[in-house]
Amino acid sequence: MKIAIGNDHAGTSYKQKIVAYLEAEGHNVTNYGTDDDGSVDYPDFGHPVATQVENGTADFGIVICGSGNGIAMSVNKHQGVRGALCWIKEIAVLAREHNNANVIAIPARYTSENQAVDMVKAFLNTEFEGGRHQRRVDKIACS
Ligand SMILES: O=C(CO)[C@H](O)[C@H](O)[C@H](O)COP(=O)(O)O
Repeated sequence: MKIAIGNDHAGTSYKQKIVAYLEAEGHNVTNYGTDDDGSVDYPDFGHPVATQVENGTADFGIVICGSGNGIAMSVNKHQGVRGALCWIKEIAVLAREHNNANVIAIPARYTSENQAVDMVKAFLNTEFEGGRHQRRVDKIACS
């Protein structure tokens, strides 16, 4: 799959671990995140990921900041992007099954690197259930 990933300074090491996992699995990963720990602004790294998902260049996006909230808010400004803040694997699974999320937002300061990789793995390997959930997902869009 084609995957876009972005992070601020809180998520650099998490991004590196996730990218290593994804590349080992054969995914095509494009990195839009910062690559060091110098302080940056999360919207600058979330919007490029969301743009790739919005225009179909990426199948899924992964965004990482300290709490996950700021970068989730940023990606959710984009049409057709459904970014889900996930802190445990079960939430990541539900984000796909029920919400057809196409971006996972990870809170680096409140989960471990291993748990983050597990969430990404679950997210990418879970299908949307459709049915009653499709009706609800259709109602998310405002226009
Ligand atoms: O803004 C955030 C959450 O909404 C992110 O967690 C940022 O990573 C965080 O705000 C960065 O904080 P810092 O004190 O500037 O490192």
